[in-house]
Amino acid sequence: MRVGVVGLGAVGSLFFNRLLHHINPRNEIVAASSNRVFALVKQQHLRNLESVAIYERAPGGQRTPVLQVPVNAPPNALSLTTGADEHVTTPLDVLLVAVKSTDTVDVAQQLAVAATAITNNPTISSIGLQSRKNSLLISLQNGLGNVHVLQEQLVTENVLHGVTYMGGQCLSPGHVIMGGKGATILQGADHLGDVQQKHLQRFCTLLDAAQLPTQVVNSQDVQSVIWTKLLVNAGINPLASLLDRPNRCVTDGASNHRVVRQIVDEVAAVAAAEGIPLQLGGQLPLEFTLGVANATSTNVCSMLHDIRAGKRTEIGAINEMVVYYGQRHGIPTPTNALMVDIVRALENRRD
Ligand SMILES: CC(C)(CO)C(=O)C(=O)O
Repeated sequence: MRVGVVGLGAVGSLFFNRLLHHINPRNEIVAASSNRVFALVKQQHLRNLESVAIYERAPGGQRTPVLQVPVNAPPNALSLTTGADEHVTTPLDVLLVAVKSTDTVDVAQQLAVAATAITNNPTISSIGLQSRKNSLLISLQNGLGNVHVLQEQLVTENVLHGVTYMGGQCLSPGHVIMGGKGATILQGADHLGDVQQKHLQRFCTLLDAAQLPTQVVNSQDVQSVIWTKLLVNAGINPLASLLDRPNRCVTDGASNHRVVRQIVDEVAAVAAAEGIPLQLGGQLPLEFTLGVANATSTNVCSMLHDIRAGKRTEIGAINEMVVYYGQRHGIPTPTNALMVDIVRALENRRD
């Protein structure tokens, strides 16, 4: 099967690297494999990529590669593409969207333009050509609203929600420090056609083989999965960003617990008003969130990573969405609103 990954940040790199490692770990010239994986990379990054790697952080702070795949020559070099390369000639079966939610509109527009160019001029080959008919797009992004944007911009129903609790810290595209192993959950394709259902089945088998265990949930249960992850992100990301520390910091001390509890209790109240049951495994929202913070304790969360890099964060797709849905139901969400303002202040901070 042919898989594309757009967005080589932490999550995109973890998935791309493991898939490439499964398909061709030593960059050998192999007889045509039935599986290929492509990553969409900007031209300026393409030049510098000799290998892709996943690292583990050792107790002393050093990092050691736990998986490294050469991409310095074909065939693996052909897996990295700007999206307009001649060799990317056949449509993709699955495109994993792993860009930050702040970039979803931009990326969706680029994919839509590429798809239109191909329809008008079939001699152009581009990774964008995947998105028209039978290909499946899977959004593995934080926050709310991404799937809707992809569906609207690409005029397709073939977009599925995905959620991952795999954490990581991206050093540069294709280079990522592992930040905790967690589940990956994908929406089923039960509401789509046979072809898309088959693509999803094969994709999950491929992910399993690449040591990326994945669960599939029915479409009607997917909102529970998304809102549970929203709760976790809303509880961990702003406070860890404010404290400028890895995730474990939110578990330190009663006052941190109080902040997290107020945030996640508001999320739970809004989810209940939306009629969405959360999947907390019998725990309270606070306990569940602290459990994830412990499981990803050394990870620098994505929001803090953005703040440190001077980029816009995903606060608009996370805590601000809680405020928005809260207003629709008349549910007060003052702590989430405060987090939005604090994170915006961090984004706008000048030296
Ligand atoms: C689960 C968590 C909090 C891991 O860091 C994450 O999703 C993120 O960093 O955005």
